[in-house]
Amino acid sequence: MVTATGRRRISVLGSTGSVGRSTMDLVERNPERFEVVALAGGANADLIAEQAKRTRAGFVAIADGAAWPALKAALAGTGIESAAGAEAVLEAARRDADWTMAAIVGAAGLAPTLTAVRQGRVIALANKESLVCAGDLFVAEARAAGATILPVDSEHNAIFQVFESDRRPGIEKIILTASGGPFRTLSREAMASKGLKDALAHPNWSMGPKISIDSATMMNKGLELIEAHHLFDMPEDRIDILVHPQSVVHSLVAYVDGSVLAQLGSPDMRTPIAYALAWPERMPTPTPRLDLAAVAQLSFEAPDPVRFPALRLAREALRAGGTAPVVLNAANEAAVAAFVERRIGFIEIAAVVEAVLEALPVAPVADIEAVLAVDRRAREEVEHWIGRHRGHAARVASVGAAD
Ligand SMILES: NC(=O)C1=CN([C@@H]2O[C@H](COP(=O)(O)OP(=O)(O)OC[C@H]3O[C@@H](n4cnc5c(N)ncnc54)[C@H](OP(=O)(O)O)[C@@H]3O)[C@@H](O)[C@H]2O)C=CC1
Ligand SMILES: CC(=O)[C@@H](O)[C@H](O)COP(=O)(O)O
Ligand SMILES: [Mn+2]
Repeated sequence: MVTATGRRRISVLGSTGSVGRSTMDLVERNPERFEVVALAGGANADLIAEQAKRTRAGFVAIADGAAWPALKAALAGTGIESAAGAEAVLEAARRDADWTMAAIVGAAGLAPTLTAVRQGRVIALANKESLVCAGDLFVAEARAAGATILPVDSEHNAIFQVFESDRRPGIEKIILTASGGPFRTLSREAMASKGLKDALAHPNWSMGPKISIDSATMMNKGLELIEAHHLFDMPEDRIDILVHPQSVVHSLVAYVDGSVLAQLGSPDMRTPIAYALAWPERMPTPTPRLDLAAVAQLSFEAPDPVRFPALRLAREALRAGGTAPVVLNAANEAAVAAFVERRIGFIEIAAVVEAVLEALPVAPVADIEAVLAVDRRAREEVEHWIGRHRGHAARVASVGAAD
């Protein structure tokens, strides 16, 4: 997995995002360890060009064709190859890397991540939505290609670290910790008046907007439940969720003898990313060191599926199987986008997801084309719901629109 110069050949899909920037920070601090084969992003031409120039990347792909002139201009005279559009992002995923970070946000990451999986190398997986909407197909493709999936999501990385130390028979359950988000202690009524700025203000983690809003609804933990089911081949009823407001214990594994093993650390994604980057070794990071005396208290509480209905919806979707998780994920993405555009209010995010899950029948998922078709259908259904509730939705959205 290394070049003649001893460097690991890596690609980063979504290099301009929150996980992507943390990955590039570690890569740029360790030029002797990593050679950058390809970078891919959505629309941020200036940043991806700077990243490419600093790391002498081989190839740069940008999804938004309108951003390509700026990218080409920024790379002029460097000899770095670039291309634009969805096919260019797939090309970045096909380039000859030993290790690929999959950090594109949402279902837009599914095709590029699967393309990387099909190369049969190592995939550091941040893009949880691809496992949520196509988990069984994804795992089967990874197995067929001989790809290794390294979980990057902090909770799943924590469980993976525990399992790498001790995956003996006798696992009783896995326990995903959840911060509870910025509205952990609020009533439904209080949440209803919260706007975008409030929802983006995660108490512990600095992350992109979509996952930050998912944390506020706790849909993030619902998506992570489904992600854990596929990554660790664990049935839904053996995956617990535990609210832990400090985000220091990143997750736990309980064994049949009563032992519980956990991974702890400061809430900084560079630690799980570094674990994946250096795997099967470890590498140093600038993550602030955990000072438990300063943290002073670690607290835990049961989640509340009444105030946070997304938790219940995700469990029901996982139990229903087939297209239900596809619908859950796509409806959630579309509802979060509508909330960002101030077309619906905060508590309507879960309401519209529930309505779309009820409206669309559950069917088996045969292939990726079927996943993409159901994804499109669920997004249309969200628009129909918003259309039917336009007057009410706009009034609710306007309550939180002042921020
Ligand atoms: N942020 C975090 O700490 C964590 C994130 N995750 C997961 O990691 C993934 C990324 O999250 P995060 O980094 O926060 O998200 P961001 O919104 O910060 O970044 C998203 C990235 O995806 C790129 N992108 C968007 N659409 C496309 C597209 N069609 N083709 C190619 N690239 C595209 C963006 O490009 P551009 O900006 O140039 O438009 C950007 O690089 C998500 O699935 C999230 O759930 C998991 C655990 C923690
Ligand atoms: C960093 C990370 O992995 C996020 O998924 C984080 O866990 C979000 O926090 P919540 O626990 O609030 O969803
Ligand atoms: Mn997480």
